Amino acid sequence: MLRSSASHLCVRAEHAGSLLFHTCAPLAIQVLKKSPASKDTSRTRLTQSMKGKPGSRSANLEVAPKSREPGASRSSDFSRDGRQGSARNSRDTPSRQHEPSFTRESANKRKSFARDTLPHADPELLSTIQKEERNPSFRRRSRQGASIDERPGRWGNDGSRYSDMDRSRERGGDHRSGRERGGTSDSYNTGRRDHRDDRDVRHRLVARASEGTRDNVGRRDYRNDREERHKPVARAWEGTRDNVGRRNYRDDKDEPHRPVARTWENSQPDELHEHTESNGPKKIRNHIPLDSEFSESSTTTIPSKDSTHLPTQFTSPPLMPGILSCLADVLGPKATPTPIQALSLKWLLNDSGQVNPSSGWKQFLLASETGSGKSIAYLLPLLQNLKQSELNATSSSPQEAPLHTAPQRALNPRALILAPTHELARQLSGFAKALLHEVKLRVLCASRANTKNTKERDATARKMVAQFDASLDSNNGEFEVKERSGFPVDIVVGTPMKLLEMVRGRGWDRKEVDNEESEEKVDEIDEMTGKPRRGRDKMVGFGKWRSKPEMGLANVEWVVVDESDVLFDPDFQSTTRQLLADISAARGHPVPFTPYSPLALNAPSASSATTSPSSPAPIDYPFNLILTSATIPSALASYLDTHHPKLMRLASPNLHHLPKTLQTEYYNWSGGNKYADIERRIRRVWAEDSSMAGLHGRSEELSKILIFCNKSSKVEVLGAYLEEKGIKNIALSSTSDQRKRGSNHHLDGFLRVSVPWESTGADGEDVSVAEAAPETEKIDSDPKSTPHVMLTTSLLSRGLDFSPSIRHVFIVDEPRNMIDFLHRAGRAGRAGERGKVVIFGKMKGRGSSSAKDVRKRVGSLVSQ
Ligand SMILES: Nc1ncnc2c1ncn2[C@@H]1O[C@H](COP(=O)(O)OP(=O)(O)OP(=O)(O)O)[C@@H](O)[C@H]1O
Repeated sequence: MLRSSASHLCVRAEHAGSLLFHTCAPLAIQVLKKSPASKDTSRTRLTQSMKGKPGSRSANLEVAPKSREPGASRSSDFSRDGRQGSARNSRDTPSRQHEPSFTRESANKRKSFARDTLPHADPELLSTIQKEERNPSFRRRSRQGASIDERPGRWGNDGSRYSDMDRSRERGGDHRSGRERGGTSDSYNTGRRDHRDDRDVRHRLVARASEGTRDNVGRRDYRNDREERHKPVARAWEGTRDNVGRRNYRDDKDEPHRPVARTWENSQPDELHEHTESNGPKKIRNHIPLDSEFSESSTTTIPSKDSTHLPTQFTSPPLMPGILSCLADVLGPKATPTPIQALSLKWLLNDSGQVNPSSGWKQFLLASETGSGKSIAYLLPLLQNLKQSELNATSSSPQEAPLHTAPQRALNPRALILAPTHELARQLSGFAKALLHEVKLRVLCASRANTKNTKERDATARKMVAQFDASLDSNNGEFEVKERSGFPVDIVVGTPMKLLEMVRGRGWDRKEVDNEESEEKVDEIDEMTGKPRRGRDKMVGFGKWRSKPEMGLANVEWVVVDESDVLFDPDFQSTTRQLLADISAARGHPVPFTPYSPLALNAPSASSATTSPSSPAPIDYPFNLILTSATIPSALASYLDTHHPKLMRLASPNLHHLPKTLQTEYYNWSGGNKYADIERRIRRVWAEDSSMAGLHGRSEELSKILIFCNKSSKVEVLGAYLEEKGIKNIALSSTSDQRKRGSNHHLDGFLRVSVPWESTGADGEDVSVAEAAPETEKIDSDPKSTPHVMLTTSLLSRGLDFSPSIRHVFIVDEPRNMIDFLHRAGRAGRAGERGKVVIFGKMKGRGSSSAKDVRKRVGSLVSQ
């Protein structure tokens, strides 16, 4: 028993720091030998007893491992032996540990200390970790852990997390952190490896980290398990009802070789792998040369002679006064069009804009760098055209002009805006409303109305949602739209799946819809509606839609596909194209719809397509189609070449570059705890803010920071670590509960708030934006009480217009590709605001080649 206790003790202590252990091990064995009651002696007690002696070697070693005594290198020897080593030690006579030869032998190995003391370098130790991971008691405790403090994974937070500190906390002992005990946070972590980021062990360690989280309780985390990756996982990208049943490929780094897993992130997945006869596909990191990620042809579509006469004001060509005044409210009276807006005004607003001769409808792609105003670029011509045609229809035959040609449906919008996430859909509908409050067009966000800070503006949408909800109470479930006096909706914004549900009826894609009636009885009650929730509708905040279709498409004349590289990527393409095909059919011009085939990725270019008899025919949709994107991956370019050869591509000169106001910085990992490095960099940002404020005599305003990780599990663990260090943050991943509320409240304080550029004060004086900003924007800037940091995955990297107070974006995991990087980095430095993207990596020494490669690629994206 004594031996096994000693052995157990040794292994535990190894994880907390081999140095500490090494010093403690002999002592532990002696103590164990002396005291029969030491069976339950924990490492905590041991270390406490060691620490009790002022100046004892263990105390020194714990805070500064690298300054240890020569003899201490025995721990590395032990470390290499791992668990067996501990057994051997306990078998060996304790006196052996004091033999001079042993000390000499260890001293000879001191040179390799740094490497040897890294647990990952020791296969035996890894097997110990594995065994412990399989230990049911470990797993049970891990699952029970609601907070990071209670999570027993020793790798939970900083590579030494479940150290004596945590154990002593449980036992009511001294639970102060290393820093509080007199050391510094840095020294506390120095020399310890961050195991979560260790490639060799990450698939186990990350899986372990996620065990303690909500959605993995009792389940194996297949996402992180290479051996199990073939198993289907019903996980949504957005974690919302739209995509339930699909795999979350975006957060899954280990799966790019699967054909179905190909996404916009890996536009040319075949190039990512080389096949070896013996081993099958082998992943090659960063194999794609930068220029092959983007389409070269995308920037050369505007004849140079045409680009010289672009409008420099929003008034030429003229916009309606109502739209113009709203635009001035939003952007300020002196705003001038950005390059992409100028192109859009010229080609889309103007009636003489390029029209497809065969169909009579326009097809455009608007492509420009992040934060360059693409939303306004397509909204202006769209809104102007809708209003104009409404006025024309009313003036030509006021009595007969029907608002709906398909009155059997509750909604018959004239324009649809598709977005990949609900968050973006909500923000876009907010944008549209801000431009419309004078011209009185009606916008409905299919992901429920915005309620955040825009109460007056979305009153119409809220009323409509209330009507929808009320309609659920009625016997027939019909949503009543009284002709002319109801709420005719002009624009509906939503994700393609959500819109398809509205068109075809909820559950159109699922068999369970037949059983809904019987399920209803046993299901729980929705707090908001007081009605039973079922299936996907169990998610709070998403309400339930009728199973009957509620939206007609016959009136649709405009379709905008925002973030089109996502919505036409292999994952989403089927849904998007299905919706477009439904619109075409509803308008009496059906177009062929072929579900996505992986071969489409390698579709031939337009020139070869025309010669191949089997190539798919170009698609002429019977409505105006506008696609937008900040990046044109080769897959999208190829898709457009094949299906939309006549589509006109409008691209800004800075496309595929970082915004000019965005600086780049490379942060070299210190070699210690990576989370501590991130914390240090955050604090440096705020220190700089404070000193700048002091310099300019301003009140201190700390900037907000957006941190992108590659995996949801890391978002959660890092968020908990920062929280523990006193940095309040919001950790948001695809599965976060906050996302299920049906509003953008979870992004409060981080998204840009649309307030009028100037508003009039009580005494008639003009009030600046800052003064007019709502209270939420001005709340105290203490990062301990107000979240100043948001952690997320690529989920929030698309299209969202973050607040200018976000001046820093941290990329803490190596970007998967430059497309992903551009979108992530582009959440700062928007609309001419200054910003900085900090890229973390190992920039020096062994293993730095991939970070250097990233640096080179990022360098080529920097605007000249
Ligand atoms: N002409 C302009 N002058 C000043 N600000 C503008 C102008 N046009 C747009 N903006 C502002 O720029 C910000 C970014 O706009 P928007 O979200 O449309 O960019 P984007 O190009 O769609 O970005 P992303 O590619 O990330 O989706 C918004 O806050 C918008 O109000």
